Amino acid sequence: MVARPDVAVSAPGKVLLAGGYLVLDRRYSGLVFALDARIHVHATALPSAASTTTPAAVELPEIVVRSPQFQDAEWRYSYRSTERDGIIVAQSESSPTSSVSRNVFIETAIGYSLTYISTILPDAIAGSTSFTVLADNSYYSQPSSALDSGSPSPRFSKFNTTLSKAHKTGLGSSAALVTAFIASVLAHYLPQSVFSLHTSSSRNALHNLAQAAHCAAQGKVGSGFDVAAAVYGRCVYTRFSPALLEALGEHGSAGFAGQLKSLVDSQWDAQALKQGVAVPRGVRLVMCDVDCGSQTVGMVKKVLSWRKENPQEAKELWDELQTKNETLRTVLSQLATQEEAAASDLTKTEHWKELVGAFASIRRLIQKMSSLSGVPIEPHSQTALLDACSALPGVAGGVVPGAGGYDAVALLVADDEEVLKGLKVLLESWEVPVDATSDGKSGGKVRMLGVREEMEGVRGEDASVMAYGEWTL
Ligand SMILES: Nc1ncnc2c1ncn2[C@@H]1O[C@H](COP(=O)(O)OP(=O)(O)O)[C@@H](O)[C@H]1O
Ligand SMILES: C[C@@](O)(CCOP(=O)(O)OP(=O)(O)O)CC(=O)O
Repeated sequence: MVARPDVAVSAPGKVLLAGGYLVLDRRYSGLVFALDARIHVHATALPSAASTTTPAAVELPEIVVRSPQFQDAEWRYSYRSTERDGIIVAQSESSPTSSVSRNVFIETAIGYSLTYISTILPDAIAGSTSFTVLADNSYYSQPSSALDSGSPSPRFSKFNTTLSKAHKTGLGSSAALVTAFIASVLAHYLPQSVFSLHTSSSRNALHNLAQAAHCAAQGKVGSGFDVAAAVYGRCVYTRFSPALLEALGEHGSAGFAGQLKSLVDSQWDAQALKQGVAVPRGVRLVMCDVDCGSQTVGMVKKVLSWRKENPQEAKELWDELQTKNETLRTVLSQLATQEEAAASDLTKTEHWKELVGAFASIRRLIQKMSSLSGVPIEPHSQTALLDACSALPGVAGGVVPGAGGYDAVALLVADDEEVLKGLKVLLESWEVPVDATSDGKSGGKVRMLGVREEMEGVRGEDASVMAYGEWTL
């Protein structure tokens, strides 16, 4: 048997800077930024049981997954092959956490990727494997005790809590996880001649497989911009036709393996254009986590049902927003390519003024979408915060990213110490005001996350012990 190599893969988190709701419809697009917060997955073959036990012992291949930054985060799986329906994965009784938790995203990623491998190189699936998941610290809010300790924070922190209790910061952990996990399974079991992150055909297969597994695990078909960011990085994203996934049966149903193979190997109608979007040198993204203790469920449903009931008004609004989103993208590209990028003060240039104007127009239209649909996409408390941030020198503007709501804002600012300092001072003293629609909950804090934009999507990492230290042992 060929020795399976240790591999490590990472995939980035995301922010949908412009195009929330619009990107659900193929006629519109979203401006998607990848973030330098990544989820890493390390894979290593486990020694064969036969070498450690008596020859009579039956070796059952096992997949062990650990997420050692969290408490009780170890899942063990057994798997079996069925003729036509794929590889069926089951959480083992021996899983330390089997009675407490399942990790549907990991379970689905394993089932889908092994099933795909079984259709191209069935003999490649053999033996036991250990996977370690490590998330960059910004995916979760750290307890303040960890932040105040004075010592530099380690590359990967221990969060002293379980995954389900951890406070997520909304950077798209499940899409980055599923993408990095599937890539690590494929790179670990398949020879490089069949799967390599350096070829566009492998990236296409990874994208399709990750979209299918992510939708199955989350039980709904979204636009998939988060998986696109995880695979391709910063891009202008046009979604895939949802019908592509509707044709795929349930994992384990008759014929699933063949259906999955054709779906994964085909060319979807999704688009992730890399050329269309740039971030000028001297400009950076700032993400803020707003801890206001209130969330609005069902926002997408409500916005879409308003759109259905008001097709004409919605079309005008959607079209206008698409135009303004494109202006934002174009101005950013112009700032990035023109000589102005070399100007001593970027904020004094014409294109900077246009950037400020593009944010203002987008926000005006988002506010209109909020009031017409009755959904707090940019609630009043966020309007106050965005207005205050935008008034600071060096801040081009900001938005409520993605679906909007109370929990985050994204800003584009001049990449300058003084500008960041000014922003920090404002945020430190900011009290989220009472908002009529936030169930009366207020007084939350705003925290600047330690992340910024990044261009690159999924990538191979150094898998050696040197790179991950004791986390993978
Ligand atoms: N570090 C991690 N280790 C293991 N599983 C993770 C990790 N981060 C995320 N997940 C999986 O992703 C799920 C969170 O997904 P979701 O609620 O959709 O959040 P998000 O909006 O961040 O994608 C978790 O319940 C878990 O199954
Ligand atoms: C409404 C949307 O267009 C954008 C939602 O973006 P968010 O970034 O808010 O998403 P989650 O991290 O999944 O909560 C829905 C979609 O595109 O799927």
